[in-house]
Amino acid sequence: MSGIELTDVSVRPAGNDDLVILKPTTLSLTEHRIALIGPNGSGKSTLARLLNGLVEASTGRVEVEGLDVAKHGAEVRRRVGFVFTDPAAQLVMPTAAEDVALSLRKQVRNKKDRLAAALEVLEAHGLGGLGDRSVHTLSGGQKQLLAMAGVLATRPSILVADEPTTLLDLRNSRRIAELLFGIDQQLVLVTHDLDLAAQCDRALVIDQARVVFDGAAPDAVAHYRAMV
Ligand SMILES: Nc1ncnc2c1ncn2[C@@H]1O[C@H](COP(=O)(O)OP(=O)(O)OP(=O)(O)O)[C@@H](O)[C@H]1O
Repeated sequence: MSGIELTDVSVRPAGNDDLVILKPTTLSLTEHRIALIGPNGSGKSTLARLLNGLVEASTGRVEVEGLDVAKHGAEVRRRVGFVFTDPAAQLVMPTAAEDVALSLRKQVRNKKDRLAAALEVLEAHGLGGLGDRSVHTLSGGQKQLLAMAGVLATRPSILVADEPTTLLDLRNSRRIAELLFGIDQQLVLVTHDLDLAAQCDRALVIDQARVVFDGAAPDAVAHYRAMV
């Protein structure tokens, strides 16, 4: 079973019953590329984070490829790669090659083979020659490419990217966008870049903790522009 199903999912922060971060939402997400757009604080990240269990549903059910996220969290996280706005959130090893190697630890057991595979991944993403570089010395664009390379190396079937281009200049934004739109995996993209959102197969506008528009991406972008 492919795709993502949300059934009556709502999110309230623990210990605060008065606050609703996501109102009851039912969605079937099967398109190749889906954008989540909307104002700051509307609930986009919350919705994105539900998809790999980073945020737990307070009510309802989230299913990824037929697996209930609440019951099969580890398996869902293997299938759903997550890219954060700030790559520093996921680059944890001292060097670029070691960081990708860490991502590959389950696929390639032998340490030497793993490092060789990591170098190949770097090469494939235009980061060849940077394997020994301390991740702190990489540019913002290189860090985001590295973070994405590490996630994609684990061969997830779905990629969720939460504002992956927000911190980047035009050239690096384009580079990341090309990578995102070149992958075979299902993509759920949270973005404030409306040109990028408009290229998706479907877009959801989130406002005040609920989906206020769901449809063709250009129509969703037009709806959002008319809101502000
Ligand atoms: N654990 C939490 N406890 C309390 N409030 C929270 C919690 N997590 C999120 N919120 C609030 O819920 C709202 C939605 O947050 P969320 O990060 O999903 O918004 P967003 O649409 O991704 O915003 P942005 O575009 O600014 O990243 C915000 O008002 C946020 O402050």
